[in-house]
Amino acid sequence: MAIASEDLKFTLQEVLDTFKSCLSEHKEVFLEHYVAGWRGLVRFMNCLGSVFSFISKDAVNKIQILVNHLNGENGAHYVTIQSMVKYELDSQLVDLTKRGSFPESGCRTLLRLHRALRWLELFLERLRTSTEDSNTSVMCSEAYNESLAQHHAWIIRKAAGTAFWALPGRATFFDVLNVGSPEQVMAVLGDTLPLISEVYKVTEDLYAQNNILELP
Ligand SMILES: CCCCCCCC/C=C\CCCCCCCC(=O)N[C@@H](COP(=O)(O)O)[C@H](O)/C=C/CCCCCCCCCCCCC
Repeated sequence: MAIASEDLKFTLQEVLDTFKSCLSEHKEVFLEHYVAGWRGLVRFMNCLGSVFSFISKDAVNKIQILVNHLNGENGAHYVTIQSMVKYELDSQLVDLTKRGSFPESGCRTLLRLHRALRWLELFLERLRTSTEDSNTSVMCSEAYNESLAQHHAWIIRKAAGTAFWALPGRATFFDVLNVGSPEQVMAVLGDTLPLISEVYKVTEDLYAQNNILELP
């Protein structure tokens, strides 16, 4: 599976469907669908202009690392996030305290996207409860400061903060979501958020239980 279709037209509904299929009935998270959800989100970000390309590149890079694991000879261990964590920890394939032999472990790579999922959750919640005169840049910055920013160096925080000011206004933003009227956007956001929150929580609990929430 190669990443080749980032420029297809984005629809929020598609992301909703992907996150819906992420969780098994036993609350396992299917890595293939998790990655597909991120690919959809990156497609959306690519519609927003080149100022976001440094963010997009990092996300694509991390997605590709996970896809490589999925398609690799040990791919059977990467079907769910739970099986990935067990396999990599049991086989000592994760740098636990400082960066070393496994800079591309599935566990550390997914952790970066997992932290970004918290940003997304906070941002979408703000969008869902926003009004016509709400400012997307402010909502995005607030969500970022409450989540991802705590894990980023000063220079990244600065670059991200600058990019956020290039976000389009709420009406254009909603148009790019490609769902329909603002009321329909709100409804789809209302459906999407609990799914994203649940995937986030299941992953957070798994990482906490295995004491791998601070992987270098
Ligand atoms: C439902 C639709 C509405 C919202 C759609 C949002 C679409 C967002 C798509 C992608 C989000 C980007 C995910 C970024 C992952 C960042 C992972 C990360 O933290 N990487 C850093 C650490 O990695 P290592 O060095 O430890 O390997 C890396 O240093 C980061 C580099 C790039 C800057 C990351 C800034 C993140 C800002 C996230 C907000 C994106 C705003 C998009 C605007 C809608």
